[in-house]
Amino acid sequence: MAFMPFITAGDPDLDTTVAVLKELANCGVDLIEIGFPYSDPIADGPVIQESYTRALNNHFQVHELFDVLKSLSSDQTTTLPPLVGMVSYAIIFRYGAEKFLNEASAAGFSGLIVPDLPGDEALEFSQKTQLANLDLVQLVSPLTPEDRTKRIVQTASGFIYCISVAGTTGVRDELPAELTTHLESLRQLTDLPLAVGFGISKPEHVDTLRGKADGFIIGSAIVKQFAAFSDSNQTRAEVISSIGNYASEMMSATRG
Ligand SMILES: O=P(O)(O)OC[C@@H](O)[C@@H](O)c1c[nH]c2ccccc12
Repeated sequence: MAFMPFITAGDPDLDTTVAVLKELANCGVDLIEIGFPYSDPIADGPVIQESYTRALNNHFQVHELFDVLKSLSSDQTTTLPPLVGMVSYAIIFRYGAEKFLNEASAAGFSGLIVPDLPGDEALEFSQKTQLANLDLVQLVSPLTPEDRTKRIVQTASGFIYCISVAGTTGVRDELPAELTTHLESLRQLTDLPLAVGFGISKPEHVDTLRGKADGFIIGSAIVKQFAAFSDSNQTRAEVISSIGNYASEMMSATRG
């Protein structure tokens, strides 16, 4: 099963983002989701919202992220796993869609997740992402009706992001029992790999997904650690090594 950690770009600054990307790459994670901080987040719980605020307070700029990623991919000492951007359509639109897609691709992104992509724009947008050599990962929640799911999977590529529970991001004790049936019904509709996100933080969660999902995403359980660094409770090096330890633990969980 693939482990896909999520971090927020520029939380609390881009130097930290680069250091964390290197740490996660060294742990051998399968993919990294990079969130673009946004002032009006969609579906983000408090932990992710606060991380967006930290990044925005430090004047996060999209083009600066692209620049640091470009230099990181030409740095011979680190091989990054595939990067997927989690980015609001409003950011893409403001930047200029084609410019954004071309620069994201040149910066090393292999795909994008656009949680607020309007349904009627999805087809045209998926053609643009294809031209820029980017996958368009689509989100499906337990509340998405089947006819909509069928339309969504048609414009999806890379993998399907299966939201485990309706609501917002954030650590939860247990994954819902209905998740299994949800995954089984999605399997009937698509051949794309299924990755589950929302609420996952523990090896036991990964055990419940084994044999049912192809991957899982962890956001809040990682992102909350950046708060300790910003509150000066821990140094940057301490936070990065504790994220590394956590990521290694979750990597072992993928192997059962
Ligand atoms: O934080 P969690 O519960 O581990 O869930 C992952 C999630 O944070 C990440 O994938 C994400 C961040 N922002 C989003 C917006 C929509 C969908 C998903 C996301």
